[in-house]
Amino acid sequence: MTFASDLLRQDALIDGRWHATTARFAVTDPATGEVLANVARCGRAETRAAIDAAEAALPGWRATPAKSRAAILRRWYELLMARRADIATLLTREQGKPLAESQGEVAYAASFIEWFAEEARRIAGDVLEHPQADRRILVLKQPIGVCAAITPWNFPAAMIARKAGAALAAGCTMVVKPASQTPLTALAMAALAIDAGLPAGVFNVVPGPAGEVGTELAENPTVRKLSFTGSTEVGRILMAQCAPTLKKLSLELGGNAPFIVFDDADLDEAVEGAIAAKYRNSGQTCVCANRFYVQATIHDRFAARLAERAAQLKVGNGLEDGVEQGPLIDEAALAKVTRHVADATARGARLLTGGEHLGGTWYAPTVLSDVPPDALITREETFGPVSALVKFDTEEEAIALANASEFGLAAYFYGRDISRVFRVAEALEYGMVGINTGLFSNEVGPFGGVKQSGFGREGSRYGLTEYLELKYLCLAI
Ligand SMILES: NC(=O)C1=CN([C@@H]2O[C@H](COP(=O)(O)OP(=O)(O)OC[C@H]3O[C@@H](n4cnc5c(N)ncnc54)[C@H](O)[C@@H]3O)[C@@H](O)[C@H]2O)C=CC1
Ligand SMILES: O=C(O)[C@H](O)CS(=O)(=O)O
Repeated sequence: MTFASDLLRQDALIDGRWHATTARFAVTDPATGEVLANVARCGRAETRAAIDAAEAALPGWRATPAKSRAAILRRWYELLMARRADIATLLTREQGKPLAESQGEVAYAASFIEWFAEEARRIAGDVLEHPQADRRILVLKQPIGVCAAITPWNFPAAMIARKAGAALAAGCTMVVKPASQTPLTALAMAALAIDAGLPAGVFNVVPGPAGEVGTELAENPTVRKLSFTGSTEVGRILMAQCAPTLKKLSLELGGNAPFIVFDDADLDEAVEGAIAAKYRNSGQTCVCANRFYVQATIHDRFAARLAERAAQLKVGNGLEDGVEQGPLIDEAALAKVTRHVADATARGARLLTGGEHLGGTWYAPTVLSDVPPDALITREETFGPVSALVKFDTEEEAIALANASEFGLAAYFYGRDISRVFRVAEALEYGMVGINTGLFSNEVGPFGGVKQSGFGREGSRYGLTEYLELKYLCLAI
């Protein structure tokens, strides 16, 4: 593969050293099927070694002044930005998303490292009044300890940065298991972390099968916190595996985002918001709109315009100029999308555009209207480029439909009536709500869900607290 070789790492990073294993696994380009690299296949033993290294590095790292930790994180941020183009190319090759989106993701990932570098210096405890005059209460905020991260393939850079930035800023050390489809971005980021001056053992990356690496991370008693982004199904497994050691958990799981368009919405803006919320990363983001509820009076106009825009999206290899829709990550993803479209059309939905497999794992940007509210696509996360439109008449009906899900990650709505904006925003049972926008992710806002989309918040000042414990000191004076 053509790539800046200093960032093409194929071994695990354990205790500051690149660790080769005899067993390897292939990483392929979803656009071409080309094998890009053969990566170290770590098992439980390597994962234990990484956890031990993180444990050994903990006393030094937590005792490092916040200002010095911040300086190293800042340097990591600068290196990520300096090598943005190289990492983006690697990311597109292993993940498939268009190069412009990969460039955006690397900057997004780096923004978390920058943000938490700044927040590291603002960790502050409290001094409280004791009920007795001769005592004082001090509240310290201390790093939890050794942390683990298990990350998905849809944002191979950002999901690691969002977890590692917060953990390292707090003074924790970390072991990361990247998704097996996309370990190369993780390893490139790790190479830059070493260049930035992170001490050995503070940040470790162990690629390998979930059943071995993931299970060790979840069960090992030295790990005090696990942060996972991925499916709700795996989130449940990890929660059960973490129960015996009572690890602190952050789970950012599946979504099934509703996107409501009220009749006073600016339709052009709503269509552009829908394109952004639905089709970026070919629909493979946890906050992608999945179900569109459109007020009956404007439904047909919105549907026609959305179909027209979706049909214009350029599909192809993400490395090619102007491509807006890359391949889906794998055959399983393609099968899920195909199943959702077949189910909806079998139940009477109308295909306004798309609905075709375009070869490889490409699926045409699709818009379905007249989707019955009980179709699979309205109940399950599709994770693909399909918009499912359902008509509604009243605000109450739209809210009820939107909330009729076990998921509660992201929701969107378009409308201008300010009273309704507040009513609807407050009524939606979701952790994040985009109002008149299809994009809300950044390093400052708290990212996370409710219900079976998980718990815990990432990014933002709240994200740091997930890696800190409170300690109460009672001082008699
Ligand atoms: N919330 C999100 O951003 C994501 C949601 N998903 C959802 O999950 C569906 C299936 O995608 P998958 O890639 O199969 O998701 P997944 O949940 O299986 O994979 C995500 C990560 O979890 C790891 N993992 C899988 N099984 C594990 C286990 N038993 N123990 C520990 N770690 C484990 C994987 O290796 C990967 O690193 C998607 O169609 C989508 O609906 C998938 C990826 C990201
Ligand atoms: O998990 C995230 O940070 C988001 O899915 C990124 S984006 O899709 O909103 O850009």
